[in-house]
Amino acid sequence: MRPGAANIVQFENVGLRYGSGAETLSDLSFGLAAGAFYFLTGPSGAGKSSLLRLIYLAQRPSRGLIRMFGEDVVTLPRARMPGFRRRIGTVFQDFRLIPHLSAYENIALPLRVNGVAEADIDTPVREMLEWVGLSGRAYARPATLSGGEQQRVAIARAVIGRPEILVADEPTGNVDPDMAGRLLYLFEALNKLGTTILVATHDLHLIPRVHHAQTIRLDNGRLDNGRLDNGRLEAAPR
Ligand SMILES: Nc1ncnc2c1ncn2[C@@H]1O[C@H](COP(=O)(O)OP(=O)(O)OP(=O)(O)O)[C@@H](O)[C@H]1O
Repeated sequence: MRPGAANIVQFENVGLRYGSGAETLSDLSFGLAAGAFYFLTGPSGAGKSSLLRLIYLAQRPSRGLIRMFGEDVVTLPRARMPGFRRRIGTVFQDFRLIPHLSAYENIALPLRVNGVAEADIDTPVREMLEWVGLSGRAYARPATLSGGEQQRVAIARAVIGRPEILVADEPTGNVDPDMAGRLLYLFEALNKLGTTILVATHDLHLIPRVHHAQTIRLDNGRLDNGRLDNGRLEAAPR
């Protein structure tokens, strides 16, 4: 098998420059194995959010090669982007829920956008509400929910379309430590079902809580732990 072929994400010599300044990300070569759980850490400004944006296809790199699901996404035609994005779930620190929609309608949104028939929406939305422990809050608007409740709605919305990879940018940044543990538990449960998970976090206490997680550390836009962390993060082929 070609090296890296089983990886869901593969970076080869990727660099990202905003405008005409210095590179924000440099020489990134690594692969994320399908079904694995990764934490992305590093100091403020190291480039974590930028790296995630490349993976959820909100940004194209300035140089290098990125393959997702076995295909080159740097040269992907725009028309194919929505199909790829559906395979990638995203969760953010600030939840990004639609304020005038209920929890139920926020979770249903990806299905509606993807043209799922109305008759096929209620059951999966109720299953997701139950999974995140919010069946009793289905019709609450985001402003009336706590931070932890809002983040659980956001996670349900991110995964209702069964993405192959879930990318979360500081998902526990606005919740208390107990809730952070509960959110992590949801990520672990998803990971057990086969979803690849990538969580960027400042919260180093979270990392040992997922025993099988691997850590990717960025510093100043480069992989700080070389190309490999504890021998398992697969290096890109040279
Ligand atoms: N859209 C942008 N335009 C210009 N510069 C940007 C843009 N987004 C990020 N940067 C710069 O890129 C660098 C890395 O930012 P990024 O947000 O990726 O880091 P981070 O590790 O996620 O930081 P934090 O932990 O503080 O969120 C910073 O110097 C930031 O100012």
